[in-house]
Amino acid sequence: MTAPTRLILRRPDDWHVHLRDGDMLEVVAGYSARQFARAIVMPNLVPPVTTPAAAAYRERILAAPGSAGFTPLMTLYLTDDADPRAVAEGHAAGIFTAAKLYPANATTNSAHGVTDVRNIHPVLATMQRIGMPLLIHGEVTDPAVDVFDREKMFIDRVFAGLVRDFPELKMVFEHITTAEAAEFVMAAGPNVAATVTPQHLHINRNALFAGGLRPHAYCLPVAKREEHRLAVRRAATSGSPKFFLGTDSAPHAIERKESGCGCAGIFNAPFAIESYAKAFEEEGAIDRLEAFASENGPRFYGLPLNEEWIALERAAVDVPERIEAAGTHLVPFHAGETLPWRYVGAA
Ligand SMILES: NC(=O)N[C@@H](CC(=O)O)C(=O)O
Ligand SMILES: [Zn+2]
Ligand SMILES: [Zn+2]
Repeated sequence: MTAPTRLILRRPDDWHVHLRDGDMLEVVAGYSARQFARAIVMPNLVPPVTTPAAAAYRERILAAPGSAGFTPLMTLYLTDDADPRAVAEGHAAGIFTAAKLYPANATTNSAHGVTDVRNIHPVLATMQRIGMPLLIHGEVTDPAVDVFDREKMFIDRVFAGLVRDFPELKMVFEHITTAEAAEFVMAAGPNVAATVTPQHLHINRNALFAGGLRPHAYCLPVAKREEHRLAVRRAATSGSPKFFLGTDSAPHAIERKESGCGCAGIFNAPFAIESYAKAFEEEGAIDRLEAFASENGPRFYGLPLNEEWIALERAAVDVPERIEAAGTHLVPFHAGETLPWRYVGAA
C-alpha cells in the first residue's frame, strides 16, 4: 500500500487549551480557531474564572481576530469553597461545560486551586448527578514527591479515591504523561477518559536538556522517560475511545520562558494537527487520527460531531523559530523543524 498524500478528517476539536486574555488572547485565539471547531478553554486566568464572569470571557474570545465560526466551551475553576448550587446553575445555563480541578499550586496560575479534594466532595456529588465533567490536572503538589513522580502519585493518592467515591462522575485525566496514567484510564470505566498533548507524543525528558537547558520543552506535567512517551503513544493511537485530542497549548511570552525561573507551558496551537498527524503516522495509525481528534472527545462530552471536514496534504511545513505576539514573541512547538503534513483548511 502506498502512503496517502492527502487526508480528509472531520474537523477536530481541542479538548484542552489556554487562550489567555487581553493582548495575548487577540494573538493566539486565531491559531486555535483556524484548525479546531470547538475548544475546552482553561480557566486559569488571573484572577481565575470562578464565576459566571466566564460569559464575558467567552465574548472576548469570540471577538478576537480569526474567531469566526469557533465555539469556545468554558470551564469553571474549582476552589475549596466552590458552591454546588452555583456550579449546577452555571452548567444548566450553558455557561460552563465542565469544571477544572487544579490541586493548589500544581501549575501555572493554580494558587487558588483545591487544597484537598474532600473540600469539594459536595460539588463533585452534584456534578455526578447532573452529568457535568470534571477535568483534572493530575499531579500531587507534595514537595517531598519527586517532580517526575507527581502524576503517578496522584493516581494512588487522589484519582483512585475519586473513582471509588464518584463511580458515575465523568472525569478527564488531562495531559497524561505516564504509562501509569494510560493504564489507569484504560482500566477504569467508560466515564474516565484522558487528553493527550502533541508534545507528550513527541518528546521525552531528554528534550529538556538537549545540549543545554531547553525552556521551550518545559511544560507541566513535565515530559517523562522514553518508556512513558511510548506508552502514551500506544494509548493515543490504540483506537480506544477513552483517549482524545487536547493540545494544552499554553503560550508564554519568550522572556517569561527564557528566564531564571521559566514558565511551564508549550505553545503548540499553530501546528497542532500537523504534529498529531506526524505522531500517528509514525505509529502506523494514521487511520485512527480522525477518531482521536474528532470523534472520541465529543462522544465523551455528549456533544454532536462536527459536520465539517478539513484536509491535510503531504507537503513539508517549516515551523518558524518565533511568532510575533503582542509586542513580544512566542516560540511554537517544533520551532525550526520541518513537519511532513500540511494543514490545507476546509475540505
Ligand atoms: N501545561 C502547562 O505547562 N502550563 C499551563 C497550565 C497547565 O495546563 O497545567 C499554563 O497555563 O501555562
Ligand atoms: Zn494542567
Ligand atoms: Zn493546560
